[in-house]
Amino acid sequence: MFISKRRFILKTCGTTTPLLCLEPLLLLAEQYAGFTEVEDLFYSRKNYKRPDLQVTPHKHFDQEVALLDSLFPDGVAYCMGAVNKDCWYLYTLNPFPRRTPHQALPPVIEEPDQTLEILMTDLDPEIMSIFSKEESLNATEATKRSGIDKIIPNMIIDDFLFEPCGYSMNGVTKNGCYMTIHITPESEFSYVSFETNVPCSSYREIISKVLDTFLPGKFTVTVFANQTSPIKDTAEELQYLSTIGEWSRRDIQHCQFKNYDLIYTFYSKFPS
Ligand SMILES: C[S@@+](CC[C@H](N)C(=O)[O-])C[C@H]1O[C@@H](n2cnc3c(N)ncnc32)[C@H](O)[C@@H]1O
Repeated sequence: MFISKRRFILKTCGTTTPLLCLEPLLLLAEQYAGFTEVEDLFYSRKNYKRPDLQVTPHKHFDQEVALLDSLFPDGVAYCMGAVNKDCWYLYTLNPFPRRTPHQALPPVIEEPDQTLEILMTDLDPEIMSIFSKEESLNATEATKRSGIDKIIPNMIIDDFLFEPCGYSMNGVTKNGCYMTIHITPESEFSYVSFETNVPCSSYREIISKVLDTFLPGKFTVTVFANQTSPIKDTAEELQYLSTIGEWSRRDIQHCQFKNYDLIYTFYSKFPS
């Protein structure tokens, strides 16, 4: 969980029900910070391997959308990628500009903002074994042995190694950027998620470092960038990356929302 002045980020796993916290969260934001409006919202997840094991309202994306629609009149739901294979669901806000025909738009004062997310499956078993109590003494050792501390240097890291296995870390920079990594090492359903909002003119190097660190069989890459982000033009570089190392691109989609451009790509070593 990351909280800043105007933003709240929550990442969960397993059979948690993050959408059920929305109503109490909105009440708390009003009560403690005086915020009565949601400027933007992003709820996203990869398709589940076993959706039947989830708890309502997370058994199906339609259920999640129905709940979100009941709270947000301007919400829109998307599925990127192949709906019968690997795909990525997104719910966001995309309201029409509210103005009369002769009224000029107010000037938009926009802070640069961007998010890179890499969701990886079928990971290298030797690397995954680092994230167990059998192989690593503690989270700090797992962070160092895996090379997580080198992906984006100078992060202040809060990491945790679960018993008997599993790993989570949150990192922040002095200027308020974040990186977060969560690892499920069990070979039957191995999964690693990586997310950061560090500003860069290209994400190529970070993507390569993440892939070299975890060696996934397949992965999705998504980049959100607004108009003032330094990544804005180079987010498109993904369009020209039909291969990254030994991974080939199987899917690419591009979306334009009210404030953000989104690019979604899916790569795998072998056809899935
Ligand atoms: C990375 S952790 C969960 C991370 C965290 N809940 C999140 O998403 O921020 C998931 C891995 O930890 C293991 N694990 C062990 N104990 C756990 C616990 N009490 N809660 C969640 N995961 C646990 C799971 O088997 C799995 O491999």
